[in-house]
Amino acid sequence: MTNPVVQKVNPMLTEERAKASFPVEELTYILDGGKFNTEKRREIEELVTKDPNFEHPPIQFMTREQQYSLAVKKALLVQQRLKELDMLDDPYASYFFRRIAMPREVSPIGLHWVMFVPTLMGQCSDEQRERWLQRALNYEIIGTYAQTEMGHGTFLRGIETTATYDPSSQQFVLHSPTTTSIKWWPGGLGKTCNYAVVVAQLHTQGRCHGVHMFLVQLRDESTHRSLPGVVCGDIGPKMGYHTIDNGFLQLNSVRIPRENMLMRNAEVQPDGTYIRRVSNEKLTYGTMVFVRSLIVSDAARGISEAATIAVRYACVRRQGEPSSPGAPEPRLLDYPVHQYRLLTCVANCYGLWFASEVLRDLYFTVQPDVLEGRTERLPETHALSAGLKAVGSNRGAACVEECRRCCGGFGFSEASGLPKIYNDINPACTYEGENTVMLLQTGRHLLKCVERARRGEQLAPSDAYIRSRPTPQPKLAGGPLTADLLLGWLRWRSLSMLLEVSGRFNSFIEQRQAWADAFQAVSRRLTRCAEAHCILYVGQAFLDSAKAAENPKICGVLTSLCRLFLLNEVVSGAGDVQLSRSDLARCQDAIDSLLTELRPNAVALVEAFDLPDRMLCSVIGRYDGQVYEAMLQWARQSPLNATDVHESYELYTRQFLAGRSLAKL
Ligand SMILES: CCCCCCCC/C=C\CCCCCCCC(=O)SCCNC(=O)CCNC(=O)[C@H](O)C(C)(C)COP(=O)(O)OP(=O)(O)OC[C@H]1O[C@@H](n2cnc3c(N)ncnc32)[C@H](O)[C@@H]1OP(=O)(O)O
Ligand SMILES: Cc1cc2nc3c(=O)[nH]c(=O)nc-3n(C[C@H](O)[C@H](O)[C@H](O)COP(=O)(O)OP(=O)(O)OC[C@H]3O[C@@H](n4cnc5c(N)ncnc54)[C@H](O)[C@@H]3O)c2cc1C
Repeated sequence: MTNPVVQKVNPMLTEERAKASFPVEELTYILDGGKFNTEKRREIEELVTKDPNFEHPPIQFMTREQQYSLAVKKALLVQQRLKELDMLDDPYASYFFRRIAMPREVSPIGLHWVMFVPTLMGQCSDEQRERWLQRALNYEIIGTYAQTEMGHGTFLRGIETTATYDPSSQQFVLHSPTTTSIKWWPGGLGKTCNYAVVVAQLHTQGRCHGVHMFLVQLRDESTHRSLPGVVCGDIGPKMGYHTIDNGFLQLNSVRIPRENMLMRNAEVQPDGTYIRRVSNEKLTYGTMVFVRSLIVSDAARGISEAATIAVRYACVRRQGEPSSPGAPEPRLLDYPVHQYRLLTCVANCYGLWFASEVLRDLYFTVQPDVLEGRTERLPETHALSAGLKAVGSNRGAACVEECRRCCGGFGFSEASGLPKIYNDINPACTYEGENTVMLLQTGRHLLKCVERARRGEQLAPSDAYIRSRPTPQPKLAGGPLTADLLLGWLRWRSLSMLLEVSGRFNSFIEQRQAWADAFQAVSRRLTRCAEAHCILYVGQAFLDSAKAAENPKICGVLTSLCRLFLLNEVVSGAGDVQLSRSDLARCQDAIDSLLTELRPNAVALVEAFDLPDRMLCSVIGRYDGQVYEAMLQWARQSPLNATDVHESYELYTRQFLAGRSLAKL
């Protein structure tokens, strides 16, 4: 544990910690990807915790401007520290440094490393990489990814910004022709960045060649003033994300050199001739595939934080009728329904955690081929990253919200740290492709898989279970409800749903409906198929990771947690397909016994994530479990308490009480 040994730990938490049936530390190593990583992470956490430069009062008491300013300072300070420590080239170390220094405070330069740098890596020619990448990696320039416009987010091909090539000056003219074409949302665009990758429609020799990317300088490198023709600013306060300046950008015939078009996949020659180097034009969307895979792991991390807070709180919070006269009131964790709410969140968290690792490995296996133009596995990677991004962020937001409600009134207070986590996870349902739209992308891919299976073609590994004929429903009654059996049922469910929808789709096609119309007609059902497919992937990743654990105790507890995940999916998916009443009843009973079995490990399962207090920023989720004193201390910091009598009393209340009109004040 990186938490300092606290003098007085709440005995109720100590008692719960002692119940663990497995070595928590070893599970931490598994989650971190090895003991080496755990040690490195802890070293970094200690460095940041000891550094007074990162100390400040809770940001929740600050204005948005103060939050933004502090976030800029901390984000840049992190970069300086990483450089001093020679850790800039270590993605694991820099990730953890940022996370602990800015817990759930989205970084104003986040887009630089999440999207700007990866886009330069994936979309630049080798020559362009040399010119810009090093400057970007050294933070000599700070960039963002400006794609979405006021009028178009989802429908990327509808983007209106134009990049028109002028052969006489060998320049592109970047222009926002309408109000709806103004870039809207890009992170850090408002005030922080001086460069952007701008997505625009490429026009040359009188023809439009669709969306391409351009490197555009927005601000002067020394004065930071916006350049002529560039109008940009902050889009104003949002539901969350207060620390980042999501921005707008209007380009008024801004000229950039020809060489600033990102030319890995296509090129405009000096005379204006357009040449496409690769056949798959979707390679321009490569950065989004990458970021979608990151979002899955970020969602899992969000649940791990919320669940740590809510489970600890459930151990120390007493509420309700004592079981016998004179006995203490029950702890929240003693209620089976509370165990169910929390443990299913924990199970989702582990499932998504392991699935995000498998997805990341898939991305890094496929990416070198894609960069060389070999795109055979791109459709599978796109379908999985899109679908899992949607399922991950949907579940992430839902589980964090459930954990928040599990904390009662305190969950509504910023003191719990839970609103901050929720507001950080929630926008992931929208950005990087709105979730329903992403599920439809996965659904489209699945429909095509059925078609290919019918033609006898081979499918990618994660699609290989898809056939063109139904298979018999696995029997849940009779033998034990093993994880393998449940996973088999979920595989069957996914296939049955898909075949039904594909049958409908085909009947529309046979009635001579256009492909797009038939697709719309089944779209509602198809999103559910996409979810079922992704859940199967999560379940498989979960079970594989549980089985891979060498320590039999860890293997045991992870398998039980995985069974809880799978059973919960079977029960909630019972309406998608026909599940008999007796099968359903067996599953419900199995869930009840799993809750009893897992309860003693509830604290251990969340503490395996090894989240220090500094990361959680939660009065009610503290390691020492001393909730109430800390809550009072927190409230004392409210600026409203700076004086005994607030100025509004003199201004308004006193007048009101004296019967004077407030209208003219
Ligand atoms: C702040 C930092 C904090 C850091 C925190 C740390 C970690 C946290 C992690 C992360 C935080 C990051 C914070 C990011 C902030 C947000 C950034 C943004 O939001 S940037 C904008 C994103 N915008 C979208 O995503 C648009 C969504 N729209 C689209 O992607 C497309 O328009 C789409 C897919 C909906 C439709 O595209 P069509 O109209 O061109 O394509 P169709 O006709 O449907 O399909 C054509 C073919 O293309 C394939 N396709 C589509 N997309 C593909 C892709 N990406 N790759 C490969 N193939 C693709 C399809 O499968 C289809 O294939 P077939 O024809 O069936 O074979
Ligand atoms: C916090 C935040 C940060 C962001 N950062 C960036 C950034 O850095 N860079 C950037 O370029 N963009 C960024 N975005 C923009 C983001 O990518 C878009 O908001 C997102 O792609 C959705 O587009 P939209 O807002 O235009 O919604 P719309 O596309 O208008 O969608 C509205 C609703 O309609 C539904 N819908 C749309 N099309 C279809 C369809 N074909 N079928 C069925 N339903 C449909 C959607 O599901 C959605 O519910 C950010 C957004 C947020 C909230």
